[in-house]
Amino acid sequence: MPTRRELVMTETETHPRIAAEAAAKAEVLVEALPWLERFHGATVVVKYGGNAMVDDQLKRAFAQDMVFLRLAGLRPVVVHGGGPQIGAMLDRLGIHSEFRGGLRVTTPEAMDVVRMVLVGQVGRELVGLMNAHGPYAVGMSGEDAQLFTARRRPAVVDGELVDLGLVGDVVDVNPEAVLDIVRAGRIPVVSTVAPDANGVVHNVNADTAAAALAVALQAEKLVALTDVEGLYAKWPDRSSLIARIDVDTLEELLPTLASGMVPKMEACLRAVRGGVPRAHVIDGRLAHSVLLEVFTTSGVGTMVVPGEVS
Ligand SMILES: Nc1ncnc2c1ncn2[C@@H]1O[C@H](COP(=O)(O)OP(=O)(O)O)[C@@H](O)[C@H]1O
Ligand SMILES: CC(=O)N[C@@H](CCC(=O)OP(=O)(O)O)C(=O)O
Repeated sequence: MPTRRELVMTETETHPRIAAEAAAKAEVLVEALPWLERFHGATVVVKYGGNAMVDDQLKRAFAQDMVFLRLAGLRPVVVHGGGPQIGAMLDRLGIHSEFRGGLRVTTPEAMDVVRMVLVGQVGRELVGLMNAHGPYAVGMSGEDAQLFTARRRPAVVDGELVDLGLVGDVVDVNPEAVLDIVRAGRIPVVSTVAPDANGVVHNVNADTAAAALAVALQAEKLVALTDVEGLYAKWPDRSSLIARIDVDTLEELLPTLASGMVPKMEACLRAVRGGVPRAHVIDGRLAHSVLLEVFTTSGVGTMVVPGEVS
């Protein structure tokens, strides 16, 4: 810690190390200025998932980031995942589940568990972490105020259609309830279970739901957290990380992707094709990666853009 005397020193007297540290801190703050200006009032949909959802320190850092965005004048909207937590509860209950094409095959019995875990456990915990900072977060699910309407969807695996049971895609979004919460200065936290047109509740992949919501809200950005640095052109070759990619190139790459990256990159494609100017996949293992993405010039992870990348 600098002493009081050091703090009141004139520039010529200041110890070079202290001056350099102060300059570096000031640089970080000043680097954020154009982004604060650009994103003032902008809606940013953040898909919370991966490691950031299972490590206590990273969970708290994520909650801080959302409150930071809100206090910096942005409008964060959180859509959360919960694959690992659903898997753990299904195991505890002895209910078998498997993934096809990155999506969980969901029986009616598994659907009860998905709903219980996402709405009653993961969503509640995240709301609590944010509200440790003040009365910001309000939880809701796709069932509330007709937020999402789902339609059962199969997966395409090796060119074949596979029935996934009660798995849905979002075919309609009524964002009014989310907008009410945002206009009240609060942060919506959305769990992705959604009824179909007959009221039958479906399991919706959280990346998919986040993209649909980002389009409906005409968000400035979709930011999806995951467990890797971003999208790799030749997974698992770590030297092939993609910093920027346009939607046409991404579409060509999609068939080569595996596991959870499939719905995630499909979601980025859907968001940008739907008018969201930027979609990002960032490393949720890195504390405060959302702040680094939004408020630094270089950003982090992979950015999906509409046009060709020069
Ligand atoms: N091309 C790729 N680039 C990056 N990760 C990939 C790629 N192909 C497959 N993956 C895998 O996808 C995983 C991310 O999906 P997943 O873990 O399901 O996402 P979530 O963050 O939603 O839990 C990565 O951890 C990695 O193992
Ligand atoms: C259909 C489908 O796969 N639904 C997901 C919903 C949760 C989710 O998307 O969680 P992550 O973002 O943590 O993967 C599931 O059951 O795991």
